[in-house]
Amino acid sequence: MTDTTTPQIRIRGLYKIFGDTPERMLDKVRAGMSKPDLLAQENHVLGLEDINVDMEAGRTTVVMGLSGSGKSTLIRHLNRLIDPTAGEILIDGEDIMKLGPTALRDLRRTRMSMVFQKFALLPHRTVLENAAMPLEVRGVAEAERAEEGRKWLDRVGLAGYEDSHPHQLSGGMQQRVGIARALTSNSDIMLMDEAFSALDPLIRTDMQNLLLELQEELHKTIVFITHDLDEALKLADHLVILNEGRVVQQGEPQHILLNPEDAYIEEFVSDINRARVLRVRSVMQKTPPEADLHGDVDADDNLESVIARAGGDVTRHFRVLRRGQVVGQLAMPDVIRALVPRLPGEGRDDAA
Ligand SMILES: Nc1ncnc2c1ncn2[C@@H]1O[C@H](COP(=O)(O)OP(=O)(O)OP(=O)(O)O)[C@@H](O)[C@H]1O
Repeated sequence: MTDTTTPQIRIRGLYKIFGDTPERMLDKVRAGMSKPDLLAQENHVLGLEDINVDMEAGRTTVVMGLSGSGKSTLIRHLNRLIDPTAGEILIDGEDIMKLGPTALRDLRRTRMSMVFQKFALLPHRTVLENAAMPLEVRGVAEAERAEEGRKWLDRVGLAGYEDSHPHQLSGGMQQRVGIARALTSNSDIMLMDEAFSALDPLIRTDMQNLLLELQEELHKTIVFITHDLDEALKLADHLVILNEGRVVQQGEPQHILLNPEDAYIEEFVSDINRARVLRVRSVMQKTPPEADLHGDVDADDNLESVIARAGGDVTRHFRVLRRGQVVGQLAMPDVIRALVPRLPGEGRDDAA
C-alpha cells in the first residue's frame, strides 16, 4: 500500500431530508433543528446532515453506524438510487448529479459494482451465469463472459460449482458468487451494503479474510457498510462513524480507537478487544532504538502477538521492523498503556 492517495469519491456538504418539501427544511436543519424536532414539528425525516467524506482510490472506506444512522441512505447516493437534498458527490472529479441517462447507466454498469446483504442472485440461473451477469448486461459474447466468470469463481474458491444453482449453495458460498459477480464487472468501485451481515459468525470471518486477501491484490475502491464495529475495524483503511445522520468521527481505525472524540465513540469502542485490533505501528515509539533490545516485532503485528512474544515479562523492549527496516521501538509499558482505555479525568492517548 502506498502512502500517497487520491480521493476517487468525494462527498461534499451532503444533506438528505425525506418528506414533502425537503428543500424548505434545509434552512431549519442548517440552523440547528434536531432530527426529533424536524419530525415532530415538520413531519420530515433527517436522513443525512452535512456529510463530508473523501474515499480514496484503492482503499476500503467503511461506513459504520447503528440502525437508522443513515448508512443505506449514504451508499444509495453513490449510484444515485437516491438524489441529495443538497450537496455534491464527485466520482473521479465528476459531479454525478450532472450525468445524463447514458452516463448514469455507464456509471452503474461499468464503473461500480454492488454486493448485497441478501446476495441478490438469480435463482434460475447457474452459478456461472450469475457470476458473468455484468458482462451479459453489457452484451459481451458468451465465450468471453464464461471465461471471465470462471476466472473469478475460481478466485473466490468456487471452482467446480459453475453449473450449480444458487439454492444448492450455502449462504457463504452464495455470497462468494456475489463477490465473483462484482469482480467480473471489472469496475474500480465496489459498494458492499452489509454484505456479510446475513452470514454465521465463522463464515463471516472467512468472507472478511477473503475480502482482505482480494484487496491486497486488486486494490478496489471499496465502500463497505456495516453496523458491526469489529468488522469495521478489521476491514477499514478509513472508518466513517455515523450517528443520527451525522458523521461523528472519521479517520484511520487505530487512531479512532486511541482517540475517541466524544462520549458516543468512547462508549462504542469500549468493548473492543484492543489487543487484537491495535497494531504495533500505532503505539510504538518512533525513535530509533539503542542496542540490546529483546528481539524484533513487525509494525503490523497486533498487540496480542507482542504480549505472547513477551511471555509475561513486562520489562521486554522490542525493536520494530517494517519491511525489514528498523522504524522504532516498543516497550511493554507502551503496550499496557494502549490496552487500558482512558480513565476518567485523564488526558487522551496520543495516536501514532
Ligand atoms: N424513503 C424514506 N422515507 C422516509 N424516511 C426514510 C426513508 N429512507 C430512510 N429514511 C430514514 O432515514 C434515516 C436513515 O435510514 P437508513 O436506512 O439510511 O439507516 P441505516 O443506517 O441504513 O439503517 P439500517 O441498518 O436499519 O438499514 C432513518 O431515520 C430512516 O427512517
